[in-house]
Amino acid sequence: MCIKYPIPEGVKISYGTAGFRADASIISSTVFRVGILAALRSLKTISVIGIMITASHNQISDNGVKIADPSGGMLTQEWEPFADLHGNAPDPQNLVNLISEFAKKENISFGGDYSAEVLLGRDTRPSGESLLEAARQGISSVVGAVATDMGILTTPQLHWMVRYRNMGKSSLETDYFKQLSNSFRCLMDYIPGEMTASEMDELIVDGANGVGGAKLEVVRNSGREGEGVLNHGVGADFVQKEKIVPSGFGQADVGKRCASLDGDADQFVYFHVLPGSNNKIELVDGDKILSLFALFIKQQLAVLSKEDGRQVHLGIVQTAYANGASTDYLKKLGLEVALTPTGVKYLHEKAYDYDIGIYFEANGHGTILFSASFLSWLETRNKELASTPEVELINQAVGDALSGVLLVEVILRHMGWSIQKWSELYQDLPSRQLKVKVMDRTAVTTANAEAEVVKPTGLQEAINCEVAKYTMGRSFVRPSGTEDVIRVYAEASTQEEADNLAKSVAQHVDRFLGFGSS
Ligand SMILES: CC(=O)N[C@H]1[C@@H](OP(=O)(O)O)O[C@H](CO)[C@@H](O)[C@@H]1O
Ligand SMILES: [Mg+2]
Repeated sequence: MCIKYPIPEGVKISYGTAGFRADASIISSTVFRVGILAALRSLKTISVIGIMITASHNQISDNGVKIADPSGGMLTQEWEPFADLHGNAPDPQNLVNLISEFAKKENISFGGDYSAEVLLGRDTRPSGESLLEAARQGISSVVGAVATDMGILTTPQLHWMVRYRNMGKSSLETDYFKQLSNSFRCLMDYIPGEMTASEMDELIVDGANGVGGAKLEVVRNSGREGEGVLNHGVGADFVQKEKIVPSGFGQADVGKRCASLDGDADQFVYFHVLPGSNNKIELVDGDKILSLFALFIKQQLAVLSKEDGRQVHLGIVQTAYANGASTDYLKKLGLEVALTPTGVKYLHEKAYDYDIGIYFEANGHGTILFSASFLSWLETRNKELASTPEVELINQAVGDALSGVLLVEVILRHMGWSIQKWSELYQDLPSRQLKVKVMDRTAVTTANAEAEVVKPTGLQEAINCEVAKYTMGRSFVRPSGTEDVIRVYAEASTQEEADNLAKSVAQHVDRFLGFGSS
């Protein structure tokens, strides 16, 4: 095996919240190694595997790489420790030894009847093309392995293609769009009442100057010539964290229904612009998208179970970043709410526990999963009633901004709701997020779905003392899995209180772990 792309001196990267991510200039050796790893995964599972080259909502100079497993979901967590070891092997000999030991342990044989196959996708980052080449070289260094370049794609499209290929279905990009648009049209047609074009108020989409923008025809911040920089003052993560209009939006849009995608279109939020000169928006975040989906599905299930009597287990999955008001709202609806650590890989896994699992992070990553037994029951039932065309609007592989926006549009139309009415489902508690640079973020460990600090000793007590000073106060800290920072979250009954709480907790983090702490 020929090992190209040596690891740069002193670089250590880990398979974090969503794969490896770092400045694009230091990541090619990692991407090459992920190519090898994906080919091994393909041999192990005798299935097609995916590699996506993206750094999502991060700045344009970053890039990253993640693996899609045969189901279209994230790489199994069981392989993450190996991904870490393999990604950081100091020299070629060490890497070859690691691979052969791992292959032996996992019973992977080379040169057998099945040849590994890996689908490759990348977002619009300028570093994407050369990194894709690094991945391709990594794949080709495994005997017989085949790499297929699927081109510039959104992250969910690549995951969807892997899933559909492994189901033996046609999985070209045109198939993806056909499925989405046919399902959307079909669901819209179910809604009683006619609407003329002028009655249909328009949706305005912010494409974050990324790949989502490139896939839509009518979009602002499309990333085309002269439209601005990827994720710079635009996109879902910016809108959710800053709560101000993205670039290209302003007072002319007051009150209109707007949606922001992120740089690789696996995350989305809605908003409407408030009147006034300060560019403030009313944010409709992932928690409210989740609440809309949950409410709609609960209503549909009530109709079904009245007719049929089948009890369907509906579960909601959130993280500690979920606004407290959303969790209260969902619980008051009588829904079961589970919390997991940050990262779609954890939420997605938990959502499998239910007949219907709806999961969302507050920043807009999420989807709805339907269990096989629920779908087959539904199919039998539909056949009894009337033949219904196959409707698959929701991407089952991973959260998908394009399919998510279409589902929101269907439900709002079904409910007859404006974005304002949707936004009033409940009132968000004011919150604030801060980042603190520390010497070693791995010094922080957490428990209880990241809501409590275990180490360093004493930090949780300090946070508790701050929280106790506020009504409705809540705060937690955790190491980011995508940036070299500790994240601080706080909420309280007023914005000023949430800001103060976050600030004082950030000061404790700095005192315990910052550069002046030793
Ligand atoms: C607070 C926050 O927004 N965290 C994000 C961010 O993870 P961190 O581990 O917090 O850096 O990136 C992840 C991947 O895109 C996303 O899943 C997650 O929600
Ligand atoms: Mg993303």
